[in-house]
Amino acid sequence: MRIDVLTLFPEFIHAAAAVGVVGRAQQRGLIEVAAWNPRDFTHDNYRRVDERTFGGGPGMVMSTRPLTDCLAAIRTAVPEPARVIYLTPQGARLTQRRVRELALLPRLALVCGRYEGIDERLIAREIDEEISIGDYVLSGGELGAAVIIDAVGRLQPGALNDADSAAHDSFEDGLLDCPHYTRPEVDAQGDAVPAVLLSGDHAAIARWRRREALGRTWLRRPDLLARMTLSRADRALLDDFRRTWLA
Ligand SMILES: Nc1nonc1C(=O)N[C@H]1C[C@@H]1c1ccc(S(N)(=O)=O)cc1
Repeated sequence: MRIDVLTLFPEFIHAAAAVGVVGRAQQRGLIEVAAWNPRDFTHDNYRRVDERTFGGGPGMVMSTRPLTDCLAAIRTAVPEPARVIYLTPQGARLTQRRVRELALLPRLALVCGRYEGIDERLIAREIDEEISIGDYVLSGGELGAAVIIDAVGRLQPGALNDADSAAHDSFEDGLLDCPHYTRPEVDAQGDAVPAVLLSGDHAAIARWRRREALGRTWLRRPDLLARMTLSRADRALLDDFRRTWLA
């Protein structure tokens, strides 16, 4: 997969994509991340990339000409057509379901807004999809781009050493993940790891993990649970969790 990012801060994108799982995925050739600065597509002496917004009032908008020229260069950089995504608070909230869909595409182009964003006509003409990473306003879309690069990059085949760990991430099956534990078995405060995890009984461990994932989702994100149709076995596990929790 190739991801091109239009940003006034390429160094941020390169740094975010150079570490961890995504950095390793780049080294393995599983993903290629390229950053493009619209400032390199300006023609005035001041290399202006922002303009006043029509109608007066505070706030600037990113200059359209450098964005248009930068996007044209991105599109023609490689033959593969790209899905062009604009990071904005006005976009659809990013979900793991959408991340899984995006991870299957051959190429993405992420447009990072700054200031108050970009001209609406540019959105209509050039943007395929608007995505928000949350209901808050950032100083730039670069953090959103980094989120998409990481979430999509880690799902590339071969990116995770233990592919299974992606399969049981939170949201992968609509649920939050179960709790995780590591050494020591009993910590300095005397708190012990749940005995079932030390039992070697893989069926019991799987049941415990599913029960905890269902219960944790019920407690923390009932909205996710409301969207699900639970199997008879899941309903029994959740009822058991609820009985214990409410006892
Ligand atoms: N949340 C977010 N998820 O992704 N990007 C997010 C974000 O805050 N980007 C902001 C810098 C840019 C921006 C873009 C558009 C608008 S506007 N006027 O359209 O509301 C306001 C601010």
